[in-house]
Amino acid sequence: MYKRDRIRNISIIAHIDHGKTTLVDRFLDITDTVDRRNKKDQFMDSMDIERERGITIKSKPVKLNYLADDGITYEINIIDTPGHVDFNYEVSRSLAACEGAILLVDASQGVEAQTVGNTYLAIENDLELIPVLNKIDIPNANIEETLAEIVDLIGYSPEDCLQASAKTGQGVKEILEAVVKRVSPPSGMLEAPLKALIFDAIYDKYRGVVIHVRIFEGSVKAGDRIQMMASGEIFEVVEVGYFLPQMEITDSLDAGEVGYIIAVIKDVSSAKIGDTVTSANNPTDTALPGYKEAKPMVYAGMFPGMPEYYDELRKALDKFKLNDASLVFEPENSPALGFGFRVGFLGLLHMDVVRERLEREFEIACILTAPNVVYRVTLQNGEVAEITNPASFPEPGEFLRVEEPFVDLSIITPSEYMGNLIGFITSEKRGDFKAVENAGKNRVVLRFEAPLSEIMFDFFDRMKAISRGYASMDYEILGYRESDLVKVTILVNKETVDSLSFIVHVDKEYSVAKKVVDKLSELIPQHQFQIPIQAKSRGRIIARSDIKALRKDVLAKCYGGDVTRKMKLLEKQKEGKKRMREIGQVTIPQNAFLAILRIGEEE
Ligand SMILES: Nc1nc2c(ncn2[C@@H]2O[C@H](COP(=O)(O)OP(=O)(O)OP(=O)(O)O)[C@@H](O)[C@H]2O)c(=O)[nH]1
Repeated sequence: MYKRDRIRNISIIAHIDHGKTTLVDRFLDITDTVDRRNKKDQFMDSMDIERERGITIKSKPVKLNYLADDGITYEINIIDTPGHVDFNYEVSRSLAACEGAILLVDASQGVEAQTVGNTYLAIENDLELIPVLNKIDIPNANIEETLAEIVDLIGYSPEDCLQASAKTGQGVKEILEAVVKRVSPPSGMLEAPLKALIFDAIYDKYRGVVIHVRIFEGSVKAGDRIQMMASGEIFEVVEVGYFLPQMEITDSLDAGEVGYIIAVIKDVSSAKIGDTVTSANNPTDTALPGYKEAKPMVYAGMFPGMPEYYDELRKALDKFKLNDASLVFEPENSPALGFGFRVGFLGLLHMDVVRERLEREFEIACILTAPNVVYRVTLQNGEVAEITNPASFPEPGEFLRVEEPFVDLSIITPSEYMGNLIGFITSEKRGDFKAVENAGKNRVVLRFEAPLSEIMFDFFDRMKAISRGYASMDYEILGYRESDLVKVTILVNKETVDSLSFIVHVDKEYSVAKKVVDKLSELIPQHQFQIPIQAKSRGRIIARSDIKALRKDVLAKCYGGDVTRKMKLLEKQKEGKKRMREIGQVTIPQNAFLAILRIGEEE
């Protein structure tokens, strides 16, 4: 048997918490892949933040050597896919590196919207699907219903679905057997020029960028000169190897295999996900299909709490970018917040992760302004401008039309919540209801077209509340469409705070402006004087809320108390200051800058 015929490249499609990490751990046990002494609790989850939130954004691939029932040892490569819609492009590239995918569904939860989205991506990539019902050890697992949902989704018969418990190990070996039998080995000629797909790239402090590749044709070894087809950049290969899951050097990576290439690349932006690596001396004519430049979907301002931290913030963002090609930033000067950066993210989860890591790893506390989508404005002279900052949104009369990104939104929900969900999305979220389809017993898929901005902010929690936690969502970008949008500016104590301005649809101008000024008046602490908070749009004040004056000294509380307590309080205030901002005479705390994100909280 050729080496290539013993290879299987797969990924695991699963909704958050359906048990992907646990299943891979069982695979590692069965194949004795990880030395148990070195084994952490769960191998696949790597970053602290991910561990705390219980979500895996991305993990290293892993190569298993599995001795199958037919007596042959197979090389099974498992490529992880991020489980969040912010990273859909990366999911599609990881799937493109595989011939098969395990579709893992928690039998106590059923099929969720994200699973459906990723299953369609797998089908588009011609992957062989192996449906697996997980957590069958749970007493209230709905095996029959979940089976029916899977049958509805992919049209397989129930007999094709495996049943397992990643926790107890029941049925896990059968999954590996199915992978070997049902998934085809990779094709692709070893003698052809090198053609490898980059499905991930991470930055290593000591070794530079480590590219994760799937070799489609040809081979690559140390000493080869490789070329990135999108950028044209050329590098010399220093090392190639496999993920066991720790990196293990090898002589060459051949057609069909998954592994890594190290080539003294200083910046991940030289090794873009989805790009094709070829040989510089003997290049292939055609790149692998599907490469796209990852484009940030949301932008927010990031400002150091105090001007002296500006350089630190810039250095931290620079370092961050080494490992995250999808992060973009440029300097921004705000009249209210001073010097900072306008930062582009793939989505809100991406934004949260970046902010948290800046705080933890770089100990930088910064002020983050409310995120916004990218607007496309056609000016009077016909010029088209992309607006990433509400502060630079033109005044009415200065532009001909404005467009915003729209998405195809799908929601899976028990049918009893259908009416309320449709009502919420069409009346409050500017959504257009398009279709409803059955998804198993008593469950439906609802399809809408809606503006991205509406589903990005104040959407998920409302959807969950309306459906008592049962609905799940997924979306795909449709493109830009014209909308009637206006800019609302906020004045605090009669001064315009540019970083609080936001863009809103004219129909919601008054209601949102009112909610924002009310929210701000709760979030901004009382001062010694009264503070008016006003919202202004199209030249008029459209909403106002006042913060009453206060007369109290923080230290008064500590009068007579011991000195250390007083010191601690002062110390704490100093810390807090880093994330506060003096605007004129008013101190505005960090959370006020995100007020627009929270206007739905009390409903
Ligand atoms: N009872 C039971 N619990 C399971 C089973 N498989 C996983 N779990 C539990 O389900 C929870 C989520 O499992 P993970 O493996 O972390 O899920 P995941 O899909 O990797 O989650 P993300 O990393 O967020 O994508 C954990 O508490 C597991 O212990 C199973 O077969 N039976």
